[in-house]
Amino acid sequence: MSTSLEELRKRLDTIDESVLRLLAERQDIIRQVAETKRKTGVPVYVAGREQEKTDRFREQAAQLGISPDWAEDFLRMMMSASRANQSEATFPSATPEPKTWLIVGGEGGMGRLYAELIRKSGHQVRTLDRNDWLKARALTEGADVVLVTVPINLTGDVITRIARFMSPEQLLCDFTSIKAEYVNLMLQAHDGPVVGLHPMHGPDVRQVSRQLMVVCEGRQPEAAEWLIRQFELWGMRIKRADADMHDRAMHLVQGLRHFVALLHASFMNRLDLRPEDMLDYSSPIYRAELMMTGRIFAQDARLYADIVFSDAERIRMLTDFLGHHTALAEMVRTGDKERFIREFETATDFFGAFGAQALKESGYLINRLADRFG
Ligand SMILES: O=C(O)C(=O)C[C@]1(C(=O)O)C=C[C@@H](O)C=C1
Repeated sequence: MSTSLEELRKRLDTIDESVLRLLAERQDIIRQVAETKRKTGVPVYVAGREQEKTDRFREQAAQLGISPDWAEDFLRMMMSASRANQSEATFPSATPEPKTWLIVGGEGGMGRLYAELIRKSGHQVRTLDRNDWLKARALTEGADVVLVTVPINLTGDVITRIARFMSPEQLLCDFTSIKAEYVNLMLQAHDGPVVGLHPMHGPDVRQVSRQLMVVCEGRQPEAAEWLIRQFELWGMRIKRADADMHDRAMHLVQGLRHFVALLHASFMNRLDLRPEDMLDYSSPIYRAELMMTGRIFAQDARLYADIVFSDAERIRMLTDFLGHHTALAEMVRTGDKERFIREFETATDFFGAFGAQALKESGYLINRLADRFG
């Protein structure tokens, strides 16, 4: 007689519980790993080790008749969880003696997030927020590094104000998403070492490991090396970038993306097609797109306005985009299908091999979305 479904389900429950117990055992070992890393100064994220493990796991999975892609997802989730665990307690310090950081904008989301990371690495943190300017001189005195992380429309003023209290041995840096203009301003306002930083994530991340920190050289780069090492110890990936190139890319990443999200949402409103209704008819890829648009409207309008209007070059590019849009709209209005095909093929050539990569990565994204919320 064949085994009943009930019996099979019981066996599955037993296996799943064993998996959970093994995961708990893994988590215990990760706590010891974190402690060892803290003593020996090894970063939370070790790219080489993760790659090596992934390659081996995929091979082992294939030998056992398990899909290597699925096995890789599972392993990556475990490693992400262990990096999150390692980010809960303390971090190694990049310097033998603690450093004193002054975070200007310490009550904002990014200020709070980084203050916690800095404290967990054994350094001292002072914060200055909008009501503390009377104490600014005292707070700046003796700080090793001053980090400006305030909304972009205030960054220029704040840099000028705080730099007045700084002496030439102190390091000045900022987190603003426009780099060339503010690195130049910091160089003018301060005689000592300067570095422009842009963490490429928001304040809502669970951990900064594997997140990208863009670093734009200002003055005396050797004075900022310990700081960059500290980011690496938190597990961050570092991208040393030219400020102009960073800004040009950012006009698309921030300016254009936020603007297109507004176009999309306000057009839906005009058509009276609400997101809830659209979800009933969404393909997985449209659902992903609607989520990317929708997440922006769960946040502060003024913050986005400041980002979109933060820079004259960005505004010029958005205006050019609208001109480009009109030219392509004309092609649709006149029914010029041949031109559409030519434009499409030109874009295909321009994207080159990235097209295949995008298909694979977006496929991954929508499958995970469907698994979880689908
Ligand atoms: O091997 C380490 O260094 C670990 O911290 C463990 C581990 C893992 O979970 O296997 C986690 C994070 C690292 O990026 C690599 C691997």
